[in-house]
Amino acid sequence: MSEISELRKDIDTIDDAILDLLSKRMEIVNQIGIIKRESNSLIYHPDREKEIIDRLINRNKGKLSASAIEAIFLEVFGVSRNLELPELISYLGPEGSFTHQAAESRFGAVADYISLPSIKSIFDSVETGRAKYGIVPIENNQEGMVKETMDLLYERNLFIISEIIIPVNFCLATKEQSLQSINQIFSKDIAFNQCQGFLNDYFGSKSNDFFVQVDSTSKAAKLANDTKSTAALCSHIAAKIYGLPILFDNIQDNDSNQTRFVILSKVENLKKTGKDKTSFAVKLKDDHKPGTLLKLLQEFEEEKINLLKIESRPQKDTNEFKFWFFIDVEGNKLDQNIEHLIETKKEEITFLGSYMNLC
Ligand SMILES: C=C(O[C@@H]1C=C(C(=O)O)C=C[C@H]1O)C(=O)O
Repeated sequence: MSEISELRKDIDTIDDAILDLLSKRMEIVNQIGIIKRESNSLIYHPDREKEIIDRLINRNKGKLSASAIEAIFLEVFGVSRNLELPELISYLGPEGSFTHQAAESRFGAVADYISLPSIKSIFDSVETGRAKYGIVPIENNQEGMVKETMDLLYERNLFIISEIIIPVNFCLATKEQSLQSINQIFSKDIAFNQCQGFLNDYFGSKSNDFFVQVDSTSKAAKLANDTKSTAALCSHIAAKIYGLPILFDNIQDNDSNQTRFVILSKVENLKKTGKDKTSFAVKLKDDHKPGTLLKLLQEFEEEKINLLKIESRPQKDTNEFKFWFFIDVEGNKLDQNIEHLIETKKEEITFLGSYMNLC
């Protein structure tokens, strides 16, 4: 028998052991699922999943990288959750969008997903119970906060239970073998803007009709797949979905471009992790008096609550020019000082969620 066949026999034995252990794991997951269903409690526990991944990465002495461990176990968790109770996850589409990439990076490839066309439709799907969780973008570190998400968090009754941060990386994907055979590039306006340097270097001499604007980078990938002699500036996941080979990767001008997404749920999911963040919507009561905001912020100081973010948004339910504030602070609602602040200021402060701070 050749050396490879010998080695493959070893792999088969290991795979058998992995499968047996995974089956044992699923037996236990199944028992946890029964308890959760009986007590009507949440299936998804991002804090617990993060704890397992961190522990395994610390324990690891072998050849697997931290990201490989994370990817493998996120799929295991996805399968586990499906066994406990299949739950639908809605994300801002279309398929292949960065929100889809964020969703898969957290819930794995096996989860049940539904792609919806607007941020509002994601809020609707979770509110009506059609989806258990919804994933929407909330902030880009170059462009700032996503206003529609902030406004809907203020208007609706949903909680943020977790955040996901992913780098915004674009690639040039095409079925063509060389740049010379590309006659058109499809993409979305922001992708064209964020890859200016690359486009100038490689396609600086092309006329405007060489660059074709479409609604989304995944539509661009689909078009590039369907049309000869074209390419798409798109996300990795869009290229993957449409089976388009990546000719150039990471072609965005700014490598620190990251987008933050939040997972929305109808019920809050409180668990202290030691590195938490709490989001509030604040509508000041005595906003006609000077110093009202200052007084509120002094309360934060007195409670020793560290402010991470404050952004104002217009109050849309009035014809006056009034504002409410989106505030992130360090800590968890289970912390005494935050709980106390929410309780004493309940007429002004709406709790939007406590979750692990990944920023
Ligand atoms: C099994 C559980 O349910 C889910 C699946 C997990 C897993 O596969 O380890 C971990 C956390 C939960 O998202 C659990 O809560 O422990």
